[in-house]
Amino acid sequence: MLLIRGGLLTDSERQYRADILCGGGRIVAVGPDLDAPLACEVVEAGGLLVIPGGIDPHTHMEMPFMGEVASEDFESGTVAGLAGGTTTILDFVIPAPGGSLLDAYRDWRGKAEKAVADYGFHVAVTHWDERVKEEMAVLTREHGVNSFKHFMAYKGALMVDDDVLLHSIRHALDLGALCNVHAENGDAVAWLQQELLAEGLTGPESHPRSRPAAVEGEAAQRAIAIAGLLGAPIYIVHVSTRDAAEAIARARAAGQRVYGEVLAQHLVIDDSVYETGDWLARARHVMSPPFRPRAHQEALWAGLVSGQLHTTATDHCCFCAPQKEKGRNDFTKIPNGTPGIEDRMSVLWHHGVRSGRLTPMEFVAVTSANSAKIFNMFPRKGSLAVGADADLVLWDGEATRTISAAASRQRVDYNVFEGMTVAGVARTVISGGRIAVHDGDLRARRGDGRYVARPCFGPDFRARSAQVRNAQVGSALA
Ligand SMILES: NC(=O)NCCC(=O)O
Ligand SMILES: [Zn+2]
Ligand SMILES: [Zn+2]
Repeated sequence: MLLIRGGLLTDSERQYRADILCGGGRIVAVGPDLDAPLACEVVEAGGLLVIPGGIDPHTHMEMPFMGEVASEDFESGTVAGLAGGTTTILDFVIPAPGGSLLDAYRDWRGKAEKAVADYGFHVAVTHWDERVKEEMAVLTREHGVNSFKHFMAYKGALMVDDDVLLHSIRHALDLGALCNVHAENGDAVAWLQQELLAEGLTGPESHPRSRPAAVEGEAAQRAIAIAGLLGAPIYIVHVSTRDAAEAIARARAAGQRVYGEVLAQHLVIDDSVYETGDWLARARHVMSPPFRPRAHQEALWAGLVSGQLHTTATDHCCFCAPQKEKGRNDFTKIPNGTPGIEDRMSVLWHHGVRSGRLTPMEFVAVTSANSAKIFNMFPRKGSLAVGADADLVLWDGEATRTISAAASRQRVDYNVFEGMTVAGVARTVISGGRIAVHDGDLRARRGDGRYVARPCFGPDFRARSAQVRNAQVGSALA
């Protein structure tokens, strides 16, 4: 057993002083002055915050993408996450073109066995046929998958058209599963890419020009319109523009269940990275959607503060210099992606809480609790309640560190936050009731992570069932 004594417990609702007792991987008691049972390990929190372990709902460990495989694997990636206070990730299963969702899911389960922290999966739908339909049902019924991903970009690879979106979102609704979309108009991107290349504009600075804000705004609105037509909730990953954030806010104001995710990188890095440094420095920032002019960042922060955007993630997708070099003569061949998992919590604390934008409770909401709720893991994850998984972070909001690739555990040769000094350090990280990291010392082991099965028909779907029932009763009475 493990007793955390003298912490300032901080969840998404409140802050209070209490002790937490963990046993069997769960929180078993919360209260003032708890007694330590015999042979119980005691951790003195010394007034530090005790928060639920972070949840990164968007990662790509060892993802095959654009002819490369992302350099971070499930072991190194979850170690890096733990070091920064993230105790659960949701990664993306990507089926082979035209291939089986179930085969891909089994493949990802195998790769993730070496994870050091907990993980679950969204499964991508990249085409539509009867087998996909049946396998979505099997994944939800038998394998604890309650979310499916759709790429509206990456034409000729992962992209789906509106027909696939309609079929998949409709079917997912029946299954009680939430659909995610990468919202960028892939046809427009491909067309703009060809225009730029034809003009001889082959460098990484052409990447953001091929994916202007309107390309994201259009796709977000289209995905929202399709989901609205079907009466389905929808989750938009990596919202990077005011255009998409406003589309989400408009739909929510009209009563639609739309959720928006923001990346730590997009919140604090702007598009000047494509104009400075050498080719490699610029290529290292090639990700989709790209970094944006600063005005968009303020819209993203405003979305988090107002509650119109809900989660923070990293889209952690690492490619080292030789991999980025594949696009030396053609920016469309630079593998897309940036790292971030180790630094998300600190970046959110520093630029969110320390800057006065977010309260500590809102910090917990956007770094863990909201993801847990949206993806139906709450209160097992994202909470400090008795019965919750004992995934906890002793968070030192005053301590500072300067981010650098050299001092990172991420398996990649750069860090997009390089040189940034941030307040907010994960002092002790507890995963499944055991100390996983203490003052930088890794104690968790390969394989300690567990698969998190997530049931379907979370709160969004229960609300909808009630609505449908009420409508039926209403029409019967009319
Ligand atoms: N985001 C990115 O550039 N790479 C990973 C794939 C995706 O999420 O779009
Ligand atoms: Zn994406
Ligand atoms: Zn992604």
